[in-house]
Amino acid sequence: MPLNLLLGSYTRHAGTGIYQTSLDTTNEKLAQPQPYITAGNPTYLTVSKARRLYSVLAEEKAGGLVAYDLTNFQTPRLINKSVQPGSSPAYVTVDEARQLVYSAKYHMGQLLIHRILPNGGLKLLTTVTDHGHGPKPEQDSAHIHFADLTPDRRLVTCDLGTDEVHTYQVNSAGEVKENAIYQTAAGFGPRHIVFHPNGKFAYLVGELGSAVDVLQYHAATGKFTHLQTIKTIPADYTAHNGAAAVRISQDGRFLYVSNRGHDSLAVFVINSDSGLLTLQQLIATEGEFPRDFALDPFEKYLVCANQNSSNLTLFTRNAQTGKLHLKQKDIPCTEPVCVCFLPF
Ligand SMILES: O=C1O[C@H](COP(=O)(O)O)[C@@H](O)[C@H](O)[C@H]1O
Repeated sequence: MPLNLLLGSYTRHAGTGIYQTSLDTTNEKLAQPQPYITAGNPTYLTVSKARRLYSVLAEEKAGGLVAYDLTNFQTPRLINKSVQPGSSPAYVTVDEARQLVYSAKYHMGQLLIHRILPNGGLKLLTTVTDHGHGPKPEQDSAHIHFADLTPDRRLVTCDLGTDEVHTYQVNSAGEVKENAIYQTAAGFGPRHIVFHPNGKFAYLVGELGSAVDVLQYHAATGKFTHLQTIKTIPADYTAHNGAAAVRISQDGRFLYVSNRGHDSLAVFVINSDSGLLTLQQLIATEGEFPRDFALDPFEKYLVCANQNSSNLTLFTRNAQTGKLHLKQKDIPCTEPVCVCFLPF
């Protein structure tokens, strides 16, 4: 059965916007991506249960989100846009229970909360602006890179600029109340976080530290405590690297991180009792600057987006060992940034 995917991308050079492709699981082959929606720098995107696509959008001196109806998948229909002066977000996700959309404006250090209207369109409710900076050049100001839900439905943000992870209570009106701030080591550059299915452990990727912080998550308070820091690249690798995307397998046994620079995927085994990580595989992404990757819904495959070499790579995954195996490479796609498997 083919699995459908959407790909977000930069349109700074030859790109046209959002691409569509499919993974043929019988022949284990990813089709050549085709232009799907023309849009400016739709770098990150997500699809809701109601088949609405919410994508980052950049316009002339403005940026925000755009909503499309995918009920008829072949003919996506624009619903509305929510665009503000300044830059566009780097992350977007849907809170299905509260019918809210969270996005993170990296360059402006802002968290934005939108209401999903009955027709699937977006209405801006709340803007939270972080303040501060860190010791590295990339940390000149607050840079919120991620905003998503904790397992107990708090909101969590990662601020790469201030080395902070914030947790909030959020209500269905999109109002937030800050619960806690976790401070990483200086210069860690927290980018994205995922939670173990047991709800007790969290894995925080530090872009600037090329490392993962293993954290204990305290659901009663929204606080994190530190358990382990482990590098995502070999100790003797001294060239530039920025850790990027992080995914955890549904069984909670394996963690995957992309390395932009070392151009690899790091595969970690998770200790089921302690939550601690052991590196067990570093595999080349067969392309430059692997910005994002995703596991298919059955977790038999992994598709990786190599932004700077404009190509995708397909891996198969061994569910027992977690290890990846190269299946297909050099699949052309212009400046891909986001990989999203569709549930339909
Ligand atoms: O991961 C990264 O994301 C930021 C934000 O993306 P942008 O498209 O909003 O610029 C990017 O600036 C940074 O270079 C990159 O490492």
